[in-house]
Amino acid sequence: LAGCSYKLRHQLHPMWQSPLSIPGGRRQSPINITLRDSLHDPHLKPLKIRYDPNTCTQIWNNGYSFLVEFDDSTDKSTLSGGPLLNQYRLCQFHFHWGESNAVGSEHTIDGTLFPAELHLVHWNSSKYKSFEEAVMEGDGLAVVAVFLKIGKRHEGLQKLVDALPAVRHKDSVVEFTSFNPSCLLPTCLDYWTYSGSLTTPPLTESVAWIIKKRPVEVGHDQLAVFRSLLFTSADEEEQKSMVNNFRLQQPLMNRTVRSSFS
Ligand SMILES: COc1ccc(C[C@H]2SC(=O)NC2=O)c(OC)c1
Ligand SMILES: [Zn+2]
Repeated sequence: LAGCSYKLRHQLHPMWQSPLSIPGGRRQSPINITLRDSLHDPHLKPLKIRYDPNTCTQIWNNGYSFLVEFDDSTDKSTLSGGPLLNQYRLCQFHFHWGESNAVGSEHTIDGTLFPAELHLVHWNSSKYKSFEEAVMEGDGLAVVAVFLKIGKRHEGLQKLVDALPAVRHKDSVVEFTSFNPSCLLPTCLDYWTYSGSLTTPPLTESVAWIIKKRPVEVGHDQLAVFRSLLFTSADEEEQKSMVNNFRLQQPLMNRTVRSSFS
């Protein structure tokens, strides 16, 4: 009996979800950001985000989320400034969301959950030659996180929403071009930043997290299309709806969350 309950427990709560899954993991993500514990750092620079829509190439379902990928062979779509010492190249963005609007985000603000969270993933092209090399380094990655909330329809997001039925199953890929992810950023420049990790295996502690303070609004029906995706591939008999693809919050341990605003 113990065996099957272990299996069930593992499926419902995969081991890597728990904080102690990384031996000695001292900078794991996501975290809960508490306003009272974050420290305004006046030396933080404004973020410099330059995305070229022509670097957008494809969208695919990797069995955990859907990724929009970019040609990162040149410095055409980049992130710099903010807390960063180097220039980082955009390689992909993806989302995390819930089975309902009550859950979905990975980070929380004073315990507030959002229905979804966008991650724009960049790697340090000043110091490293590829994403694969950078993901192993403490200063290798920079992820800009944007919270999504339910409100008015997001016109820029609709092109993405319309492409999702084509990547319903795990491992499906379709061409996706001429999309500028800047349209998914809030107009407010304020952000928090802290040192953390990937939020899925290998959970590598290589991420400078930049969390935008303000959410962007998306339509209820737009987010519902995210939930029509499947974790499973076309040849699997059991089709499992892709929802709740978020990791639980991890201990802050010996870290300070800095804010770009007072
Ligand atoms: C082996 O390299 C990887 C593995 C997984 C992810 C995805 C994780 S990391 C994040 O911010 N959200 C996620 O779901 C990744 O993304 C940079 C890079
Ligand atoms: Zn993510």
